[in-house]
Amino acid sequence: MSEIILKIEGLKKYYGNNDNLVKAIDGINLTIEEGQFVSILGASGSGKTTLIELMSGILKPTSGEISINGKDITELEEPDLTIMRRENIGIVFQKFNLLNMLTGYENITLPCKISNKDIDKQYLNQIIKYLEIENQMQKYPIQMSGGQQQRVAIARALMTKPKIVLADEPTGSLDHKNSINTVKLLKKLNEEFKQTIIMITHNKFLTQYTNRIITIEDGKIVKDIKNEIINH
Ligand SMILES: Nc1ncnc2c1ncn2[C@@H]1O[C@H](COP(=O)(O)OP(=O)(O)OP(=O)(O)O)[C@@H](O)[C@H]1O
Repeated sequence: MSEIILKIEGLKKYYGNNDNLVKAIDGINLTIEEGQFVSILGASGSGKTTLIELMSGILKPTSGEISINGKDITELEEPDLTIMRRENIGIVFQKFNLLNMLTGYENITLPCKISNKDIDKQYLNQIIKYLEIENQMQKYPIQMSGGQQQRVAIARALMTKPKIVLADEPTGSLDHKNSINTVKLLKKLNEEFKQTIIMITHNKFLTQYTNRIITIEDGKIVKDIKNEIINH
Protein backbone atom coordinates (compact mmCIF):
# COMPACT_ATOMS: atom_id res chain seq x y z
CA MET A 1 0.00 0.00 0.00
CA SER A 2 1.22 3.51 -0.82
CA GLU A 3 2.13 6.09 1.76
CA ILE A 4 -0.63 8.37 3.06
CA ILE A 5 0.19 11.88 1.95
CA LEU A 6 -2.91 13.74 3.13
CA LYS A 7 -5.19 12.91 6.03
CA ILE A 8 -8.20 14.97 6.98
CA GLU A 9 -10.13 14.21 10.16
CA GLY A 10 -13.35 15.72 11.42
CA LEU A 11 -12.85 18.84 9.33
CA LYS A 12 -15.35 21.67 9.77
CA LYS A 13 -15.35 25.22 8.51
CA TYR A 14 -18.27 27.42 9.52
CA TYR A 15 -18.76 31.00 8.43
CA GLY A 16 -20.85 33.58 10.28
CA ASN A 17 -22.89 32.74 13.34
CA ASN A 18 -26.44 32.31 14.69
CA ASP A 19 -28.95 33.01 11.90
CA ASN A 20 -26.16 33.58 9.37
CA LEU A 21 -24.26 30.36 10.10
CA VAL A 22 -22.98 28.66 6.91
CA LYS A 23 -21.56 25.16 7.33
CA ALA A 24 -19.25 25.34 4.30
CA ILE A 25 -17.32 22.18 5.34
CA ASP A 26 -19.28 20.02 7.70
CA GLY A 27 -17.35 17.01 9.01
CA ILE A 28 -15.01 15.72 6.29
CA ASN A 29 -12.80 12.68 6.78
CA LEU A 30 -10.47 11.83 3.94
CA THR A 31 -7.26 9.93 3.28
CA ILE A 32 -5.27 10.39 0.10
CA GLU A 33 -2.36 8.15 -0.84
CA GLU A 34 0.79 9.20 -2.62
CA GLY A 35 0.45 9.04 -6.39
CA GLN A 36 -3.32 9.27 -6.58
CA PHE A 37 -5.05 11.56 -9.08
CA VAL A 38 -8.21 12.55 -7.23
CA SER A 39 -11.04 14.74 -8.39
CA ILE A 40 -13.31 16.53 -5.96
CA LEU A 41 -16.60 17.13 -7.69
CA GLY A 42 -19.28 19.47 -6.42
CA ALA A 43 -21.87 22.01 -7.52
CA SER A 44 -21.50 25.73 -6.91
CA GLY A 45 -21.58 26.47 -3.17
CA SER A 46 -20.85 22.85 -2.14
CA GLY A 47 -17.61 23.88 -0.38
CA LYS A 48 -14.90 23.10 -2.98
CA THR A 49 -12.96 26.36 -2.71
CA THR A 50 -13.20 26.32 1.07
CA LEU A 51 -11.81 22.78 1.12
CA ILE A 52 -8.87 23.62 -1.14
CA GLU A 53 -8.07 26.74 0.89
CA LEU A 54 -8.10 24.63 4.06
CA MET A 55 -5.81 22.03 2.44
CA SER A 56 -3.33 24.71 1.42
CA GLY A 57 -3.41 26.38 4.84
CA ILE A 58 -4.87 29.63 3.49
CA LEU A 59 -7.89 29.15 5.79
CA LYS A 60 -7.98 27.89 9.37
CA PRO A 61 -10.68 25.31 10.12
CA THR A 62 -13.35 25.76 12.77
CA SER A 63 -12.31 22.29 13.98
CA GLY A 64 -10.56 19.16 12.77
CA GLU A 65 -7.12 18.19 11.53
CA ILE A 66 -5.33 18.24 8.20
CA SER A 67 -2.04 16.34 8.07
CA ILE A 68 0.35 16.50 5.15
CA ASN A 69 2.99 13.80 5.32
CA GLY A 70 2.04 13.15 8.95
CA LYS A 71 2.28 16.78 10.05
CA ASP A 72 -0.82 18.68 11.22
CA ILE A 73 -0.84 21.95 9.26
CA THR A 74 -3.76 23.49 11.16
CA GLU A 75 -1.41 24.16 14.09
CA LEU A 76 1.10 26.10 11.99
CA GLU A 77 1.50 29.87 12.12
CA GLU A 78 3.48 32.15 9.82
CA PRO A 79 6.27 31.85 8.70
CA ASP A 80 6.10 28.05 9.17
CA LEU A 81 2.87 27.94 7.20
CA THR A 82 4.45 29.58 4.15
CA ILE A 83 7.46 27.27 4.39
CA MET A 84 5.15 24.22 4.64
CA ARG A 85 3.23 25.40 1.58
CA ARG A 86 6.38 26.05 -0.45
CA GLU A 87 7.84 22.67 0.39
CA ASN A 88 4.73 20.54 0.01
CA ILE A 89 2.14 22.14 -2.21
CA GLY A 90 1.93 23.34 -5.80
CA ILE A 91 -1.21 25.17 -6.78
CA VAL A 92 -2.75 25.49 -10.23
CA PHE A 93 -5.39 28.23 -10.36
CA GLN A 94 -8.41 28.69 -12.57
CA LYS A 95 -7.12 32.03 -13.83
CA PHE A 96 -3.50 30.79 -14.21
CA ASN A 97 -2.11 33.65 -12.01
CA LEU A 98 1.04 34.11 -14.07
CA LEU A 99 2.98 37.34 -13.60
CA ASN A 100 2.58 39.41 -16.76
CA MET A 101 5.93 41.16 -16.51
CA LEU A 102 7.82 37.86 -16.42
CA THR A 103 8.51 35.46 -19.31
CA GLY A 104 7.32 31.85 -19.28
CA TYR A 105 10.75 30.74 -18.08
CA GLU A 106 10.85 33.37 -15.34
CA ASN A 107 7.35 32.47 -14.17
CA ILE A 108 8.17 28.77 -14.00
CA THR A 109 11.42 29.24 -12.09
CA LEU A 110 10.09 31.94 -9.73
CA PRO A 111 9.06 29.50 -6.92
CA CYS A 112 12.63 28.11 -6.88
CA LYS A 113 14.05 31.62 -6.70
CA ILE A 114 11.71 32.61 -3.87
CA SER A 115 12.57 29.53 -1.83
CA ASN A 116 16.29 29.73 -2.69
CA LYS A 117 16.25 26.31 -4.33
CA ASP A 118 18.60 25.40 -7.15
CA ILE A 119 16.85 24.90 -10.46
CA ASP A 120 17.00 21.24 -11.44
CA LYS A 121 17.67 21.91 -15.13
CA GLN A 122 17.18 18.33 -16.23
CA TYR A 123 13.79 18.14 -14.48
CA LEU A 124 12.82 21.56 -15.85
CA ASN A 125 13.62 20.48 -19.42
CA GLN A 126 11.69 17.26 -18.92
CA ILE A 127 8.58 19.13 -17.73
CA ILE A 128 8.81 21.75 -20.47
CA LYS A 129 9.06 19.03 -23.09
CA TYR A 130 6.22 17.07 -21.55
CA LEU A 131 3.93 20.06 -21.43
CA GLU A 132 5.02 21.12 -24.96
CA ILE A 133 5.83 24.65 -23.89
CA GLU A 134 9.37 24.90 -25.30
CA ASN A 135 8.24 27.84 -27.45
CA GLN A 136 6.68 29.73 -24.54
CA MET A 137 9.85 30.17 -22.50
CA GLN A 138 10.81 33.59 -23.89
CA LYS A 139 7.22 34.81 -24.34
CA TYR A 140 5.20 36.88 -21.89
CA PRO A 141 1.81 35.54 -20.72
CA ILE A 142 -0.06 38.06 -22.87
CA GLN A 143 1.57 36.52 -25.95
CA MET A 144 0.33 33.01 -25.03
CA SER A 145 -3.05 31.32 -25.57
CA GLY A 146 -5.12 30.32 -22.53
CA GLY A 147 -4.09 26.67 -22.88
CA GLN A 148 -0.42 27.63 -23.16
CA GLN A 149 -0.69 29.88 -20.09
CA GLN A 150 -2.25 27.06 -18.10
CA ARG A 151 0.51 24.65 -19.15
CA VAL A 152 3.14 27.18 -18.04
CA ALA A 153 1.23 27.53 -14.75
CA ILE A 154 1.26 23.73 -14.33
CA ALA A 155 5.03 23.69 -14.92
CA ARG A 156 5.41 26.41 -12.27
CA ALA A 157 3.37 24.34 -9.79
CA LEU A 158 5.59 21.30 -10.44
CA MET A 159 8.93 23.07 -10.35
CA THR A 160 9.55 22.76 -6.61
CA LYS A 161 8.63 19.02 -6.78
CA PRO A 162 5.72 19.44 -4.37
CA LYS A 163 4.27 16.44 -2.56
CA ILE A 164 0.78 17.46 -3.67
CA VAL A 165 -0.51 19.52 -6.59
CA LEU A 166 -3.82 21.21 -5.84
CA ALA A 167 -5.64 22.22 -9.00
CA ASP A 168 -8.55 24.55 -8.33
CA GLU A 169 -10.90 24.43 -11.34
CA PRO A 170 -7.79 24.33 -13.59
CA THR A 171 -9.90 24.29 -16.74
CA GLY A 172 -12.40 26.94 -15.62
CA SER A 173 -10.94 29.55 -17.98
CA LEU A 174 -10.47 27.19 -20.93
CA ASP A 175 -12.69 25.98 -23.77
CA HIS A 176 -13.81 22.34 -23.97
CA LYS A 177 -10.92 21.10 -26.14
CA ASN A 178 -8.25 22.81 -24.02
CA SER A 179 -9.97 21.60 -20.84
CA ILE A 180 -9.71 17.98 -21.94
CA ASN A 181 -6.10 18.44 -23.07
CA THR A 182 -5.17 20.02 -19.73
CA VAL A 183 -6.73 17.24 -17.67
CA LYS A 184 -5.12 14.60 -19.92
CA LEU A 185 -1.78 16.30 -19.27
CA LEU A 186 -2.38 16.24 -15.51
CA LYS A 187 -3.11 12.54 -15.87
CA LYS A 188 0.13 12.00 -17.80
CA LEU A 189 2.09 13.89 -15.15
CA ASN A 190 0.44 11.78 -12.47
CA GLU A 191 1.45 8.59 -14.28
CA GLU A 192 4.93 9.66 -15.40
CA PHE A 193 6.12 11.52 -12.29
CA LYS A 194 3.87 9.70 -9.77
CA GLN A 195 2.72 13.19 -8.81
CA THR A 196 -0.20 13.28 -6.35
CA ILE A 197 -2.85 15.57 -7.79
CA ILE A 198 -6.11 16.79 -6.27
CA MET A 199 -8.32 18.49 -8.81
CA ILE A 200 -11.38 20.47 -7.82
CA THR A 201 -14.05 20.68 -10.48
CA HIS A 202 -17.76 21.16 -11.03
CA ASN A 203 -17.43 19.40 -14.39
CA LYS A 204 -18.33 15.71 -14.13
CA PHE A 205 -17.00 14.97 -17.61
CA LEU A 206 -13.43 15.78 -16.54
CA THR A 207 -13.47 13.40 -13.57
CA GLN A 208 -13.30 10.39 -15.89
CA TYR A 209 -9.56 11.02 -16.33
CA THR A 210 -8.86 10.73 -12.59
CA ASN A 211 -8.55 7.53 -10.55
CA ARG A 212 -10.75 8.52 -7.64
CA ILE A 213 -13.85 10.69 -7.68
CA ILE A 214 -15.04 12.31 -4.46
CA THR A 215 -18.36 14.12 -4.59
CA ILE A 216 -19.20 16.81 -2.06
CA GLU A 217 -22.57 18.32 -1.29
CA ASP A 218 -23.28 20.94 1.38
CA GLY A 219 -19.78 20.51 2.83
CA LYS A 220 -20.03 16.73 3.19
CA ILE A 221 -18.60 13.82 1.19
CA VAL A 222 -21.58 12.01 -0.32
CA LYS A 223 -19.71 9.70 -2.69
CA ASP A 224 -16.13 8.42 -2.93
CA ILE A 225 -15.49 6.01 -5.78
CA LYS A 226 -12.54 4.40 -7.49
CA ASN A 227 -12.60 5.08 -11.19
CA GLU A 228 -11.62 1.86 -12.93
CA ILE A 229 -12.48 2.90 -16.46
CA ILE A 230 -9.86 5.46 -17.19
CA ASN A 231 -10.31 7.24 -20.48
CA HIS A 232 -7.14 7.61 -22.56
N1 LIG B 1 -16.04 34.23 3.55
C1 LIG B 1 -17.26 33.68 3.59
N2 LIG B 1 -18.21 34.14 4.42
C2 LIG B 1 -19.44 33.56 4.48
N3 LIG B 1 -19.82 32.51 3.73
C3 LIG B 1 -18.91 32.02 2.86
C4 LIG B 1 -17.60 32.58 2.74
N4 LIG B 1 -16.93 31.87 1.78
C5 LIG B 1 -17.78 30.93 1.34
N5 LIG B 1 -18.99 31.01 1.97
C6 LIG B 1 -20.14 30.12 1.79
O1 LIG B 1 -19.71 28.78 2.02
C7 LIG B 1 -20.35 27.89 1.09
C8 LIG B 1 -19.27 27.13 0.30
O2 LIG B 1 -18.57 28.08 -0.53
P1 LIG B 1 -17.38 27.66 -1.50
O3 LIG B 1 -16.87 28.90 -2.13
O4 LIG B 1 -16.41 26.82 -0.77
O5 LIG B 1 -18.16 26.78 -2.58
P2 LIG B 1 -17.70 26.25 -4.03
O6 LIG B 1 -18.15 24.83 -4.12
O7 LIG B 1 -16.26 26.53 -4.24
O8 LIG B 1 -18.56 27.17 -5.00
P3 LIG B 1 -18.21 27.70 -6.49
O9 LIG B 1 -18.10 26.49 -7.38
O10 LIG B 1 -19.39 28.57 -6.83
O11 LIG B 1 -16.91 28.49 -6.40
C9 LIG B 1 -21.27 28.75 0.23
O12 LIG B 1 -22.56 28.67 0.77
C10 LIG B 1 -20.69 30.14 0.37
O13 LIG B 1 -21.70 31.10 0.22
